Amino acid sequence: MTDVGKVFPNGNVAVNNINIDISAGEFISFVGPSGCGKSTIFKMISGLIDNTKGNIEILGSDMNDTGQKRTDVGFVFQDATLLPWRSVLDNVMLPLEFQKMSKQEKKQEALRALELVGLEDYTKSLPRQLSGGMRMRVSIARALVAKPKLLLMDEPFGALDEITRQSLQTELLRIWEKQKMTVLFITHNVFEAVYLSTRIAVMTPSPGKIASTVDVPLAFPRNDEIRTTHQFSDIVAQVSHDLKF
Ligand SMILES: Nc1ncnc2c1ncn2[C@@H]1O[C@H](COP(=O)(O)OP(=O)(O)OP(=O)(O)O)[C@@H](O)[C@H]1O
Repeated sequence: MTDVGKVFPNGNVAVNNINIDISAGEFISFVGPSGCGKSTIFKMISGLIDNTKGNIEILGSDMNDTGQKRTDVGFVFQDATLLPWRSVLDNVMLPLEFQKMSKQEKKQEALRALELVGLEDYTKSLPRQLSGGMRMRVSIARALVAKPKLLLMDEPFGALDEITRQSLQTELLRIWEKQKMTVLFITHNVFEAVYLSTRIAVMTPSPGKIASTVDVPLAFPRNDEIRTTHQFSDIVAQVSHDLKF
């Protein structure tokens, strides 16, 4: 992203001068207060809205040129947004609906995605029969089913209790390492950002901009013990400091 800005039609300057280069395979979190433009950046990356300034190049092509629907980008939102009348398997098959594959192949791909999140035994369940954490896992499986190269996650664990949240963080890292995709992750939680990321973009508001990027040189695979190390707290302190400027 080079010098990217977004002014909404009502004159709101949501973000200005966003500059960040993201390499394939990175896990980058965007941290910042409400209203600093995190979701706006994701909407521009996904092509849902246009940027009014600068250039966004993603997966080797310029967003301003293409304007096409990007099947190689997956999304996960804070709400699992599952269809309540569809089984877990049918929900996960949804993104494959218009792909040229046999029903059997679609089913196999959905099963593979459900195995990744440990829900292969719940294919016939309805969303209401699952816990909040399991519903989020289904939502992640649905985002992974089309094997996206880029996964955009907008506060996916915000509504979960701390224990579920931490175990899903570890699961997500395992999937990320296995699938070798690029993940962009929005969170308000500095601890979550440090645990998950290879790099953190710290954002400040009015207008939204990236105040700093902080490298997270903690080794992978990461486990819960890492959360209590000095190195971990030092990075949390650095990000918390940068958030105040
Ligand atoms: N459709 C819109 N029209 C006008 N202004 C908008 C629109 N969408 C967002 N904004 C403004 O752009 C700014 C950034 O909003 P955005 O939703 O990207 O922030 P955010 O960092 O994702 O916030 P949160 O953490 O609360 O989700 C805010 O000032 C918001 O009011």
